[in-house]
Parts: sequence; structure tokens; C-alpha cells
Amino acid sequence: MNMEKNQEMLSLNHQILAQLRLRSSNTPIRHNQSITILNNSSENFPEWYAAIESAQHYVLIEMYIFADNDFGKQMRDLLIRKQQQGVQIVLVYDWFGCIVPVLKRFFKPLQKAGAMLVAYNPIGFASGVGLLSRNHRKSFVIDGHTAFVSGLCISSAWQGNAHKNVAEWRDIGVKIQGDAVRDVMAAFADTLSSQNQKLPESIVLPAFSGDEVSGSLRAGVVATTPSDNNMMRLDLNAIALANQRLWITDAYFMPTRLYTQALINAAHAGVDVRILVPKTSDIRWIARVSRTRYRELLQAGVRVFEWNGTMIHAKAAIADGVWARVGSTNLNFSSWHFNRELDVIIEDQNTVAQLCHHFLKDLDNATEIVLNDIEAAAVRESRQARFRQLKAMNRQQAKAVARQMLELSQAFKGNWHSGSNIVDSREANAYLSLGLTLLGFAVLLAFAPYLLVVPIIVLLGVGGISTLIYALRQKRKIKSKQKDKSS
Ligand SMILES: O=P(O)(O)OC[C@H](O)CO
Repeated sequence: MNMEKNQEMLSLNHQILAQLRLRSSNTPIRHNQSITILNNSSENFPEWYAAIESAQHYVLIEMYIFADNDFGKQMRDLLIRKQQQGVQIVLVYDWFGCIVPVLKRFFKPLQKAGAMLVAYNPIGFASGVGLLSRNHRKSFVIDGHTAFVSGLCISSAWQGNAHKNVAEWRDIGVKIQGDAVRDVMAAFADTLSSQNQKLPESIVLPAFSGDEVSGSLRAGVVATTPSDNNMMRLDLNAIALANQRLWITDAYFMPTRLYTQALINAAHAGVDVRILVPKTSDIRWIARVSRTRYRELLQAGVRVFEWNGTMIHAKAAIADGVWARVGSTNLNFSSWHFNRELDVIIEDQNTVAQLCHHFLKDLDNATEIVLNDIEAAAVRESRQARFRQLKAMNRQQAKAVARQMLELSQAFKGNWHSGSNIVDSREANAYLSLGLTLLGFAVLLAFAPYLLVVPIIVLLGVGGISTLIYALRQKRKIKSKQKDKSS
């Protein structure tokens, strides 16, 4: 292919990419951004701390968990000190994610120092079923010039525990400088407005500069709310976009049927689909549910890896070495449909190459889950048949299939550096605990039904009352508008 043809292809790809991004998530791309990938608490926490320490005017924070532990206290005390120096702190914490610190009045000294504190969706008569929506974002904005977006919360849990020989959690965040910072701020202002609040008058959204920060890097901020489900559509479109590679890391993998089938279809089309999830999760039942999804993915040729370390909490995806997303969205129903989430998409070969490098390093510390010999042979056989078909249709596609077939045959030999595990035993244990849990619910329903029914009654009651209040307020507004018109 000559240079001209290459350019033509590239600009066509950009056009398709832009169209997919805008139609699925309404996310504009910002050019010439500076994005730094930050790994784990050891890289993220010091960067957050130093950036806040250097703040001159304001710090905006949206945080799902702000824990009352060593790192939480360190951050709270830093925020108090900055507020006392005249730097305006605005913190939106999730009421449910921070329930323990709220009950312990952990944020009181910060509020007393003058910081603006907003609890997202606290329980109350007006909360209703909206209580299911949580602010799952993890972001910081410093003085309008720097932002951090990640999967990490403010908690020592991410640091592990050296005394108990617990290593730090695996997680990923980014530091952003450039016009995309304004998008993080706009997302923050929108969260405030969802809680009937607004930014203090002294804080204004900076104008887009269009200035070059660091060359050609393109980035966009995907701000998901329960009413737009932006990331869900973008995640599905990213699967459609991947031509050769789709590498996914997820902490709480419980995808919908829609998403699982899209992964299966991609694998059938010859895309090298790999999923990395925790082996030992801090929320064990989710890991068990994840394991019941493995078999159909493996049968389609998707490769599944379980990370061997303490906990992998990252939420990231890479498509074809040119597109990636990093942020707070887990691949499950809550993140896609109920929560406020914040993710960054990156369209830049160098930055995506770094993420690919980290992903492959993570695989070195993971166990591949494989089918047993008989099933693996059947999958191989059907892949070969598909490969023959595709080869006749599309040479480029066929190359991708060939590459994946080679890798799969290696995987089935079980000679991966990280080791492998047959799916059967994990799946059996997962179904065993799910079965026991269902039985447990049945026993509860039989002998202590109120334990299950009371929360549902409360939720429905609160939901009903708050919806009525909303309707009455609307009616009152309409009436007073009509009165104004007629007078
Ligand atoms: O919901 P996530 O992904 O922020 O994870 C929070 C975990 O519950 C931390 O233990």
C-alpha cells in the first residue's frame, strides 16, 4: 500500500472513530493533550498529594470511597491545611461509599475549615429508588490545569499492608493536562447540579485554549450518568472497532448478555480478545459470578486470565494498539446503568503502547484459564473451519485469525509462563457457592422473611413517597406558571 493510500486509510479510521465516539457517548476529542499513565497507589497517591499541595486557587474532588484510615486521614488533613491557606476545596463524596466515615463524622473538621462538602444521593425522602445510583467517579481537578482520573479511591486499602505481607493493589490512573481538564471540570459541575448545588462563584470553567501541550495525543473524557449510559454504548462500540486486539482488565466482571455476546462475536471474527480479572477479589461473590461466565467465552476463543496478586482493581481496555480507555467503569450493570462514572479515552499509539506493555506484564503474574483437552480440540476444529472461510473472504482478517490460532494452540498446551488452570474446577466451585447462596435466600424467605422483605418495602415506600412529592411539586410549579401568565 503506498503512502497516499495509507494516509487515506488513517483519516478514514479517524472519521469512523470520531463517529463511533460521538454517536455512542457524545464525547468530544481534545487534541494535543498530555496524559501520564500512573500505576497503582505507589504512583497515583504521591502525584495526587503533590498536585494538591501545589494548588493555588481550588481543588475539586469526586470520590466514591474516602476512607477513615491512614491515607484517608493524610489526604483529609492536607485538604484542611490547603483550605486554611485560602485554597477552595470542593468535595463530592458518595454517601453510600463513605457511609462509615459519614457516621464517624470524619469530614466534620474539613467542613469546619470552610471546604464545600456535598454527599451524593444521601438517604432521605427525596432519594427514592435513585438511591441505587452511586457516584462511582474518582477524579481530582487542580486549579483548572491538571486533572486525575482513575480507578483508585482515597483509601489505604490500595497500598496493601507491609506488616501482613499484603502487596499493594493493581490499579491504573491518568494525569491529564490540556483542554480535557475542562471536561473533567464540566463533569464535576454536572454532578453538583444533580444534587441542586453549583460551583462557588470564584471557580469558573477555563476557556478551551486549543494550545499544544504535548504533540499529537488525542484524549476525551467520558462522563457517564444514569440517564445517558454513555460508557455502556462506547464499550460495545469499542468491541466493534477492534480489528486485531481487544485486551480488557476489569475488577468486577459481570457483563450483560449484550456485552458477552459482542465479545464472543469479536473472537469469532478472529480478534485476539483477552480478559484479565482478579483471582482473589475483595468482593468474593463477584469473582464467583465472573467464573460462571468463563466457559462460553473460552469456547468462543476468548482468553481469560486471573491475576495472581492481592487484588486487581483496574478498569481498562485496549483496542488494536491505537485506542484505550482507563477510569472508573466496571464491566457490570451498576457501572453501565446506575452510576455516575468517569473514564478517559486515549487515541495515541505511544500511550496505548505503554498500556499494552503493562497489560502483558500483568499477564506474567496471571493464571490462564483454559478448557479441558476435549473441548479445546473442538474449539480448535471449529476455528480452523472458520479460518478457511475467512481466508477466502478477507486476507487481512485471516491473518488475525491465524495469529490467534497460533496463540490459542500454545495456550492449550499449557506452556504459558504464568501457568494455566482448567475451567472445570473453578466453575464447579463458583456454581456451588451460587447454589448455596440461593438456598440461603430460600431458607431466609421461609423462616425470617422480614429480613428480605423489609428492605424492599422501605425502598419501594421511599421511592413511592419521593415520586409523589416530585409530582406534587411539578403540579404546583405548573399552576403558578399558569397564574403568572393569566395575571
Ligand atoms: O466499586 P469500585 O470499583 O470503586 O471498588 C470499590 C471496592 O469496593 C473497594 O473495596
